[in-house]
Amino acid sequence: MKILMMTAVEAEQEAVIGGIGNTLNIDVAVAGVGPAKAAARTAFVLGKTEYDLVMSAGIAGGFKKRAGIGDIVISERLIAAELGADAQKGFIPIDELGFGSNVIHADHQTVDRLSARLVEANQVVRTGSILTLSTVTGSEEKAAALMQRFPYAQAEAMEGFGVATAAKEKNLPVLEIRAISNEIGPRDKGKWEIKEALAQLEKASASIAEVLE
Ligand SMILES: O=C(O)c1cccc(C(=O)CC[C@H]2O[C@@H](n3cnc4c(=O)[nH]cnc43)[C@H](O)[C@@H]2O)c1
Repeated sequence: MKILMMTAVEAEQEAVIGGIGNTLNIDVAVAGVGPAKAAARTAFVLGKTEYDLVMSAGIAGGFKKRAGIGDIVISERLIAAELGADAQKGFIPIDELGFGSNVIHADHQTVDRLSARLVEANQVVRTGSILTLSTVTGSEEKAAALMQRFPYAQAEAMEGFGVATAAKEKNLPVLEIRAISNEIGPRDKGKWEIKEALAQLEKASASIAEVLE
């Protein structure tokens, strides 16, 4: 099985490569930050090499009381939280507008196998939805609104739905895996535990190599 793992930045790529080691069947590429870069870069890589599974990997914000710093979140659903229309009655997702879907389902077998392995390796694992946004949430109000709209969302990041959109163009199964670096809410980058999140991402990547090799 040949796997493509897409990260947003080099520090995430290094963590993933540090975990997987010399694994010939896993390529790790940097996409850049945000869903547009992620989709474009993933499509470019998929145009050059054949893969069987595509993953979006990196750090993420965790929703309060759903995913804490250092936890690993594995997507059951990758959701474009901002794709739709704002209206007086509230947000209308693109599904209801009739222009496609803002949800891409992850490969469930891989989600189950991977989360079982991470639990065995003593990592705290949450499964559920991972939201993709172009803007990092920066207030209690916006965090609460997202939690209400998405009761099964554990985390938010900025690339998953973009990576998944490119993979789906080729009918490839997808998955998103994130290590939580910060709580979603009022912006305070000084509180982001990036080192801890990258260490957990590296540890999780070792399990990815074991499960998917
Ligand atoms: O400054 C560093 O050393 C550093 C090392 C690794 C990664 C970063 C990033 O800033 C990565 C940005 C990346 O992280 C995701 N992310 C993390 N927390 C959130 C959040 O609360 N809301 C949305 N996205 C988040 C996101 O996918 C970014 O691409 C810095």
